[in-house]
Amino acid sequence: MGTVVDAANKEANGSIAEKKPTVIFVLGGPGSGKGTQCANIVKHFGYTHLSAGDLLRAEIKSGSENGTMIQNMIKEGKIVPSEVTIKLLQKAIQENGNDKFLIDGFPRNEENRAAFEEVTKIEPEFVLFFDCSEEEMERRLLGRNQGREDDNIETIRKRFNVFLESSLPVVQYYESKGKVRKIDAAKPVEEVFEAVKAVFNAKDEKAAA
Ligand SMILES: Nc1ncnc2c1ncn2[C@@H]1O[C@H](COP(=O)(O)OP(=O)(O)O)[C@@H](O)[C@H]1O
Ligand SMILES: Nc1ccn([C@@H]2O[C@H](COP(=O)(O)OP(=O)(O)O)[C@@H](O)[C@H]2O)c(=O)n1
Ligand SMILES: [Mg+2]
Repeated sequence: MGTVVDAANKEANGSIAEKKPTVIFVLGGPGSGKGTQCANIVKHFGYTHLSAGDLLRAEIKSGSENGTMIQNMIKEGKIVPSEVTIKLLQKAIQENGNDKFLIDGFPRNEENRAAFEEVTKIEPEFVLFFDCSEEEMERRLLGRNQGREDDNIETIRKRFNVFLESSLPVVQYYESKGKVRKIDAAKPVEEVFEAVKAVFNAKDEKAAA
């Protein structure tokens, strides 16, 4: 409080704004294990997990005026306009006391990415990317059993196409900036988490150095 550095920070963030939170984007195809691994990271490393898909599904349930539009887009495997998703993410970040977040399943296209950067001015510390074959992801989604309206073979195929056409280019964008930490996600859950832990431990060692 009250140091020159604090004052400079406040100035840079716009008057009374707090220091920006640390954000890690968690990306990967549908069924690659993003949600599963985020739960592990929360337990071990103290992050708050924000799943864009979960926030959108909660918005449908809440009876919001956008609910029907969101529901239709999810059923078709389409990406909801950034404005809607970013508002939900911003609200979740603001309502939470934590200063470090895993943002799971976002940004899913170039529009998501550019709009988030423009609105929040937050750059991800890195992007955790779960790499998995379509065959394995399909098997997992068909066995997920969470009663999701989009876990049927017809919608799954559409989601795979959207992933290849719209989401992978976002991963490539961050790759060109040296920010992608790629994980082989086809292995059993525990083995995938070993690789995830190595990424987070390396980050902490770097910070302590
Ligand atoms: N490494 C893994 N091996 C086998 N099944 C997995 C693995 N990781 C997750 N699963 C299962 O696959 C399904 C999709 O995982 P989930 O974490 O919801 O993926 P995503 O959020 O990327 O869609 C879930 O039923 C989950 O239990
Ligand atoms: N950034 C995002 C994330 C999800 N979604 C929608 O929500 C659906 C489910 O996303 P999800 O992240 O919960 O799905 P999984 O990858 O976890 O299987 C997507 O197929 C999109 O229709 C979106 O529109 N925009
Ligand atoms: Mg998920």
